[in-house]
Amino acid sequence: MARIEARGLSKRFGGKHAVRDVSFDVEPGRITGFLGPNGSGKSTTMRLMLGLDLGQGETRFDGETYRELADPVRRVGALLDSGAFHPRRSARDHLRMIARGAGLPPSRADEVLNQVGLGAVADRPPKGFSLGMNQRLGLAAALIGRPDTLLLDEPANGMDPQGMRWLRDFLEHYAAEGNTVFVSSHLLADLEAFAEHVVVIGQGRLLADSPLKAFMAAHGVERVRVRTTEPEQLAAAVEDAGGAVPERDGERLTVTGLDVKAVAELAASRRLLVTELVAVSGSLEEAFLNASAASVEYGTDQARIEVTR
Ligand SMILES: Nc1ncnc2c1ncn2[C@@H]1O[C@H](COP(=O)(O)OP(=O)(O)OP(=O)(O)O)[C@@H](O)[C@H]1O
Repeated sequence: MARIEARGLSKRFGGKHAVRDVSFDVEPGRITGFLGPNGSGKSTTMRLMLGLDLGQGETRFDGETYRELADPVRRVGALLDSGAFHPRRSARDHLRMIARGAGLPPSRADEVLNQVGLGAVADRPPKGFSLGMNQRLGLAAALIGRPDTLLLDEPANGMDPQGMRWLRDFLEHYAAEGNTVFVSSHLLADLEAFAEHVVVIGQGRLLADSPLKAFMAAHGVERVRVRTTEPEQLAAAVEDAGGAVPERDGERLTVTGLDVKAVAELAASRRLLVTELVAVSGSLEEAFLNASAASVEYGTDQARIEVTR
């Protein structure tokens, strides 16, 4: 099963670096999310991986570059731009044309249309499709050669919550069969829901290549939510102990900088009555912002934040 090794990917547009010395691995059997805000270099990186853009660096799929693959359609399925369809050709004919070009039987067109839930609209031209349906058609094209690797650029774009749920289930199932899935999104909450591993990019630089949980633990802010009958006294005690109270709502305080045990001990030592005490982990978005801030703060040499694998 395919393992992707991307090494030293770089690309400039004019004088500006879109992607700078980005290296990471994508392992089979799990969904790897490729995370970064708009304009951070995700699409450019994916195009470099497939040799569609000229730049520096190399990407190997089980040891071979995309151009070296004898039968790329059967090895790597890519969804990079779902908008490129013939205006009048039906979805089925569009896929049959791709199948013919790849030496695959025309029956694959209907198989993949059914696989992505577009069987009922096979005779219609994609011109009238919604963005979410176009994404499904693009995914059908990527799947046509039964590849063991999928590279999907923002496949959830334009999908409604039902479509998102379907995509997540589909990719989870596909990865669980031992396939390799590399999927980008600028919507951090989407990836948080289904990626097991994340490659994180900001301003063209790699910020992390780590399990999602480790990334969150390293860069997320753990908070403690505590309710007490003496909020003023507890807040003062927290601040004395080096913590902070960024939010206050009546008797409920949100504490950062101290863990649950420290807050409990503090309240007990001051004999303050606590009626609720819970640890709340931060969002992926927050972790991303912290990782980006750290990379800017420490400059170029330490832009890559190491997170234990
Ligand atoms: N053809 C191009 N010519 C000039 N600049 C480009 C070109 N393509 C991308 N860029 C620039 O390179 C940077 C990275 O763009 P890229 O599209 O790879 O980001 P992205 O992370 O995929 O963004 P999005 O989430 O919006 O798709 C951006 O600053 C973008 O403006």
